[in-house]
Amino acid sequence: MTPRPDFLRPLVLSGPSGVGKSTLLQRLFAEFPDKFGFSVSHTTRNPRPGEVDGREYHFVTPEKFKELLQQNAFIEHAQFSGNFYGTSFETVRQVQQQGRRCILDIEAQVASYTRPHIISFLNLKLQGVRQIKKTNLDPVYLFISPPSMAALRARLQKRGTETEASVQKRLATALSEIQYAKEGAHDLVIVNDDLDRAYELFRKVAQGEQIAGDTLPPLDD
Ligand SMILES: Nc1ncnc2c1ncn2[C@@H]1O[C@H](COP(=O)(O)OP(=O)(O)OP(=O)(O)O)[C@@H](O)[C@H]1O
Repeated sequence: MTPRPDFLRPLVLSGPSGVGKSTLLQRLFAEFPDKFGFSVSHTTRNPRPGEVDGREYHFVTPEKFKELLQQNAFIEHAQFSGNFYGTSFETVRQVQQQGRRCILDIEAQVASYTRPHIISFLNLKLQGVRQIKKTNLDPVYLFISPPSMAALRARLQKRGTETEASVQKRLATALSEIQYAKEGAHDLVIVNDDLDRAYELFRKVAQGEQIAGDTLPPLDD
């Protein structure tokens, strides 16, 4: 079988909190409003005011979630704060049926639960990538790396959304993510040093173009 063009393969985007994933995605969606989409996750938590079933999440009962789990409907799933969250194969297919490339943002923090359509599990991002690897989804794995740990810390502090304890936690998680990336877990790495340069590479990858990619920085600063 000839491999599918990369544009038709889902794109799994991962990288430490604060590295600039949302910034890159926002630019991409602004430039190409119709070309990309996020899959809508399932959750057993209750909808918050203003949230619409099928838009922010598919809101399901724990029984329904378990049923879907037993049917192997999920690409990946996790439990957080007593609730289940999962990404189903079907929702990825729905994005593809619209002729859009599905982007899976394997992000891992509570704050991003407010971002619609983005999968987000505290400290579970490595598990997310590992779970996806066991499926037949055949995505392109892209890792966004900071130029250094010092730069990542500065970005998290400058963003002003985290307490010092939360920054520490994110930096510790970032270290294990970068270590995992150093094992060659991803197809491609983009170092988000200069935003314009990183975005140029990102938009190429998103559009299915082949690029050489960057080298991961050392971890010793
Ligand atoms: N190349 C860059 N140089 C300097 N600052 C940047 C760069 N890219 C993004 N930033 C800034 O870094 C901060 C973190 O970016 P962003 O929120 O996009 O990260 P994220 O990876 O989506 O984080 P999270 O996973 O926690 O949502 C933001 O304040 C953003 O403006």
